[in-house]
Amino acid sequence: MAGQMLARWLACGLDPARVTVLRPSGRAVADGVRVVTDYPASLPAGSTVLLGMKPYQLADVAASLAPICAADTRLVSILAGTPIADLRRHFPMVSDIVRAIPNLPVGIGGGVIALCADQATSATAYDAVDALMAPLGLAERILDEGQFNEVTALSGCGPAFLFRFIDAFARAGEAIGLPTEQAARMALATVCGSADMAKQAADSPGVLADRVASPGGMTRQGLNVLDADDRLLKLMIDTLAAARDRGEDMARGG
Ligand SMILES: NC(=O)C1=CN([C@@H]2O[C@H](COP(=O)(O)OP(=O)(O)OC[C@H]3O[C@@H](n4cnc5c(N)ncnc54)[C@H](OP(=O)(O)O)[C@@H]3O)[C@@H](O)[C@H]2O)C=CC1
Ligand SMILES: O=C(O)[C@@H]1CCC=N1
Repeated sequence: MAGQMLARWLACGLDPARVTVLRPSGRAVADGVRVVTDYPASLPAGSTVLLGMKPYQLADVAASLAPICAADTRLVSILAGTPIADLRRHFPMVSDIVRAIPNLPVGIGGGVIALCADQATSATAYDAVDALMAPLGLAERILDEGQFNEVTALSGCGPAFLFRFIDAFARAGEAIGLPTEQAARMALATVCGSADMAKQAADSPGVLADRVASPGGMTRQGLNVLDADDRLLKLMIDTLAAARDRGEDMARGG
């Protein structure tokens, strides 16, 4: 995930010489970006540190990273299900901490990034992190950190749910008789065109759906299947609730 963010920042003009990536594999990241496998003795003044490892690694990483952080270090965490209070416990010397949940399309500038900061973080630092996210897509400040697992379920996990939908849509086309490759191509193009149209339209997607349906026609018959007993809606609620609940387990150390 962090690699996608970095790829977009570099594509938008970030000087690679200003970036250091610490990753255990030491694998190269991009031309001009320094990759290290161990912590430096100190961080440059005013460094922004992006935490991009797995949430369960927080304590291990903090044990090595916290001692080299200073009061002017800015911390951005993309760790799902990891509250700001936990970050503060592991990094007591850092005052500016922003919790962020990006999603994978940030790599092409079409992402969504949910942001949250507590009262200890300065408005200047929060604004700077918000500005840093601008080239990645839509940055949304979440006022109540208690909703962070909900936004993670929606936008952080969302690309997976939509990719699954596109795949199922294509396979359904195949199941009713279309050639596999053609169904995949047409399903993807239909999703892209519909998303673009929804983005530009004055009407909501719910209204647009009804507009496709000619009275007594084919679309209505299909919508009746999706709408029966709120089938699709219930499926989406169950999907987001399961993802949210996992975030809550992770926040409890699960
Ligand atoms: N995937 C997604 O769509 C999203 C993920 N996130 C969050 O992003 C984080 C990473 O997830 P994801 O990118 O999917 O996972 P990956 O496994 O792809 O990436 C994990 C990264 O952490 C690095 N790493 C492993 N151990 C350490 C360590 N001890 N110190 C420093 N770096 C380490 C790995 O380096 P190496 O490659 O060298 O092993 C790797 O680059 C998670 O906290 C997740 O919650 C948040 C929003 C969306
Ligand atoms: O699956 C996960 O836990 C992370 C959070 C959002 C997307 N991937």
